[in-house]
Amino acid sequence: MEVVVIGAGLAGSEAAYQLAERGIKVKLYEMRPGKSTPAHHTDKFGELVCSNSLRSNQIENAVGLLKEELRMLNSLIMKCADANAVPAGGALAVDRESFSKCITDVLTNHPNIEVVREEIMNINPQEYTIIASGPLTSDKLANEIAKLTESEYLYFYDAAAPIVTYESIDMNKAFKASRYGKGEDDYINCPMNKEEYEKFWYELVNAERAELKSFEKEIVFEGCMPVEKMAERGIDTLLFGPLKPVGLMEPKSKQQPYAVVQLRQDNSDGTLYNIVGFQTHLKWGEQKRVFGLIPGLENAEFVRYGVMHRNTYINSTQLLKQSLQMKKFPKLMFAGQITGVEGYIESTAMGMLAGLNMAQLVKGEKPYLFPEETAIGALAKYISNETVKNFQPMNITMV
Ligand SMILES: Cc1cc2nc3c(=O)[nH]c(=O)nc-3n(C[C@H](O)[C@H](O)[C@H](O)COP(=O)(O)OP(=O)(O)OC[C@H]3O[C@@H](n4cnc5c(N)ncnc54)[C@H](O)[C@@H]3O)c2cc1C
Repeated sequence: MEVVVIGAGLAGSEAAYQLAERGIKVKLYEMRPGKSTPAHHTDKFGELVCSNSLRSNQIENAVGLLKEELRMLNSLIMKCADANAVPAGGALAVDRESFSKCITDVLTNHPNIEVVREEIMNINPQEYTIIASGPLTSDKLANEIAKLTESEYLYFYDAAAPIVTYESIDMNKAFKASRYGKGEDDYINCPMNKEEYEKFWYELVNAERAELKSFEKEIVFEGCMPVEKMAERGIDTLLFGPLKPVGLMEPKSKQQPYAVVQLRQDNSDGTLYNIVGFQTHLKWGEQKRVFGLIPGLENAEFVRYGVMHRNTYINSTQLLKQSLQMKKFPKLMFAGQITGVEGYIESTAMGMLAGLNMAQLVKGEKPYLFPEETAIGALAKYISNETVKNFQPMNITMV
């Protein structure tokens, strides 16, 4: 019996290794280097596309615990990470090149693994298959997944609004309140008069934007449309969107401002705030300049700028069982970020789970259900939690 694993990223590599170590033959398909993604640069397996940190290594928090559980489960990714660690305080950071080389060497030399450098475009749901093609799944495979999942359950974009430090916000100009006084005064509100708004709008629509990668030129979800693109629709559009002032009263004047930019707390300490609805394609320098026109944010310190990138993922709560099997096609599993988790270590954990459970399936045994008390079990439960109604296209990251 053979298992097809699509994608030799973090999840696919882990899944292939777990299967192979259990004596199961694996055909591991990786499209690089013949075809690459917009974020990968090498032909290596388990390439880290951005940071070289796998985040905290402390067992007291979720990502640290997840790492320790993965070690206990004989994770290849963790073995290569630990063997290639670089000093990073409480975090586990790696030398990205030797880390990926370690994964590539182990898998290409494994007697139970056949590596095929080819793009997969079609899936046979009757074959044992793990789809671990990641957030940058190739277009053709994404179309195939859309068919298998009845496309409404496939999401494409991820956007993040800029984050600024609380101490850099001028609270003499901004005020705390919630719209219509609902709940606590959870938001920081930056009020604008007509003149300030119009100047801001003009600078926003004329600001320099980052060059679009080809995949970013596709249709953008209404829900995560860049703020500058929304502004292009007309001078008043933002007043009915992220800058709507209704339900907010400026404490000094006791008047409703002409426009309001809201900031929402971004960390539990309350030291960081994100600008609500401000996902953007503007160049970073332009974000500082244009968003600095917002009263209260003139001297804002940006700890993260807004970004948008493609992120293909499925609606797991509707489609998957806790074992990561598709409900409709039980021989088909999804693993990695495509299941809706986000982050290197979360993706690896979903590769581990798929590998372990596929091995059980092939052997005709029951899949593992990790208890919710484990980090891996909690993640699996959350992903497949059918009680989560009205699934929002949002990724899950462990904190
Ligand atoms: C731009 C960007 C930056 C990120 N930065 C961070 C970060 O700093 N820290 C963090 O924790 N997480 C980060 N993430 C998230 C992180 O990339 C993912 O969590 C993780 O790499 C996903 O692992 P994966 O195995 O699911 O996918 P990947 O690691 O992307 O692996 C998928 C593999 O499938 C291959 N593939 C795709 N389509 C096909 C096909 N049709 N046929 C064959 N092979 C195919 C790809 O070439 C790739 O090798 C980032 C994501 C992106 C997109």
